[in-house]
Amino acid sequence: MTVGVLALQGDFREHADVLRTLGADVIHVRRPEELAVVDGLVIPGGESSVMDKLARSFGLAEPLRARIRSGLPVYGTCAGLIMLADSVLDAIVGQESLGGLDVVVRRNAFGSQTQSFETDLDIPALGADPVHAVFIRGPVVESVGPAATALATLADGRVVAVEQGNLLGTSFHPEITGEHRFHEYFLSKVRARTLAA
Ligand SMILES: NC(=O)CC[C@H](N)C(=O)O
Repeated sequence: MTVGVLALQGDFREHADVLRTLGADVIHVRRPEELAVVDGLVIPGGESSVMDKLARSFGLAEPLRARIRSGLPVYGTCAGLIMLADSVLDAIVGQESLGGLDVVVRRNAFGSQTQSFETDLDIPALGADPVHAVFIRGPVVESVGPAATALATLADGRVVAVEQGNLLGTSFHPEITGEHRFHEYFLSKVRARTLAA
């Protein structure tokens, strides 16, 4: 079982560290040949418009779409969630997502005054202990379509974590807080799919 971290831009090293701590074999994915051998993929935080441009110029965008469609387990944090969203509001001109998650996200939804904040979230799917969530110019999920499920909401009801089959997305960054439950949950999807194959 090999897990990839999309390593075009952003905090891919932090994700690779968490995944290795949890016992996974991790490779950095920058080329279609690398994507072809992974059993799961993490798309890190960073800057979604840059990641989009690099994915297209590295010839990765279409292979990524194809593998997402074929059921590859993928976990996206922040910019990674934006990449996985079917629809993106406040994108830059020409910015494309990969899609897969039946959601509409809004980039930089928390505004310039409060670009970063931390809060504790109740996420019953991950157990009773709250998840400490760090938001860094994060997106918000403005609407969740019928194929997707909200996993976590802020106190004001805004959705910040979603799941759809093998796809998982969070507006925040578990990879920098020592929170491993999202990565464990993602790895359990990878394991289940690998065993079923
Ligand atoms: N921390 C992040 O990943 C920020 C996301 C960034 N604002 C974007 O639009 O892609």
